[in-house]
Amino acid sequence: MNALRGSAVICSATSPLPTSHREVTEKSRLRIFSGSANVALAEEVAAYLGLPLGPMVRKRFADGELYVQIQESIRGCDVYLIQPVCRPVNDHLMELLIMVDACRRASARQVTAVIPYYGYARADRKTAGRESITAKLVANLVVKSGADRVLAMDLHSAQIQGYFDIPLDHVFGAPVLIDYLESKNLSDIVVVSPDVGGVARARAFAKRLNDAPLAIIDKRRQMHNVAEVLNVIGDVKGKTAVLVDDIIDTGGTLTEGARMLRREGARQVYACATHAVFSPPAIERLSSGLFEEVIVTNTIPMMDRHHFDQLTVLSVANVLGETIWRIHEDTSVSSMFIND
Ligand SMILES: Nc1ncnc2c1ncn2[C@@H]1O[C@H](COP(=O)(O)O)[C@@H](O)[C@H]1O
Ligand SMILES: O=P(O)(O)OC[C@H]1O[C@H](OP(=O)(O)OP(=O)(O)O)[C@H](O)[C@@H]1O
Ligand SMILES: [Mg+2]
Ligand SMILES: [Mg+2]
Repeated sequence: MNALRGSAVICSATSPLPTSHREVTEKSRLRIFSGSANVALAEEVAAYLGLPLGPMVRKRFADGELYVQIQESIRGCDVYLIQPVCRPVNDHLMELLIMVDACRRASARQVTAVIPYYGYARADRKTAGRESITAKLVANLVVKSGADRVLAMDLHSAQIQGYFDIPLDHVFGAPVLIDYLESKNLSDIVVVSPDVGGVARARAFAKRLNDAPLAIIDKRRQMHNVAEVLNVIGDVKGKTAVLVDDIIDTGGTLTEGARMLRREGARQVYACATHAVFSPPAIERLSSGLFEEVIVTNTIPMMDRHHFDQLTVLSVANVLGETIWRIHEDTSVSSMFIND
């Protein structure tokens, strides 16, 4: 494992495929293409599989519309399109839909939308009258564009899987985060869910982290993007608290949570999350000294200005690469996460 602190990249949960597998891969017409959202991650995934990224032209017309052309024959191929729906969210979503449509029309045998970060996931239900369930709308768009399957990582809520009437494989960043935490040999850990939606995730995390105890924060939102922490359920006094979340957006949930954990006597606070959205003022909040370390993955590309001393970025490329291989080979994906 080689994770860099205060910098980008990385660590692996599984080892590269043996050469014999790579040879089979080439024969069986597995193709990987990247959208523009996270080319570095797609390159790592392709390297894990021992394949180059497929050639593709993507440009913008004078009027702002997008143009995509796959630049090799993919007739009869199993095509994987890697595109997290991160900022600029609408552009990246549209680009994904256009890529899927292009592959479908180029007679690919199977098109899989690999969506490491699923944008609009937090609009997963109506929380007030006359709202859209945009996470469902996005699923409709992906299906309608012609995707045969979806590979997603750490969806904000489990029900999003059911928004797709095509097969969806749901994988997790937790093994990568846990491998890294274990290498630190932390003692007296309590795993903390920062809100009610994170409880199942944190419980699974705690189980894999030597059956660590669990605490839960009671978070409310009176307004969009404003997190208010009311209470901690569970004992955190004198312990190393590990907050586990899916998304860090403005950082309000984790910083308010960490403040409460400190007030309740936690000795130190670590934060772990899969998706580093990092909207302002996340960086100021996360680097303010509340956290011993903030550990995220590279589902979303990290901008240089987003680095700070306590930040560690781990790679999920091997998890995605291994999952793609298993989907392609029709072998079990769930067995990769058997302890969750
Ligand atoms: N992208 C979003 N950023 C911030 N808040 C969002 C986003 N999409 C939907 N929301 C709102 O978040 C809450 C979710 O309710 P919870 O009970 O906290 O899960 C809701 O008000 C959405 O409109
Ligand atoms: O960094 P922030 O701007 O605070 O946003 C990130 C938080 O928002 C989401 O939770 P949500 O409010 O949807 O609650 P839930 O997990 O209970 O659904 C997400 O799961 C994070 O906890
Ligand atoms: Mg939510
Ligand atoms: Mg949450």
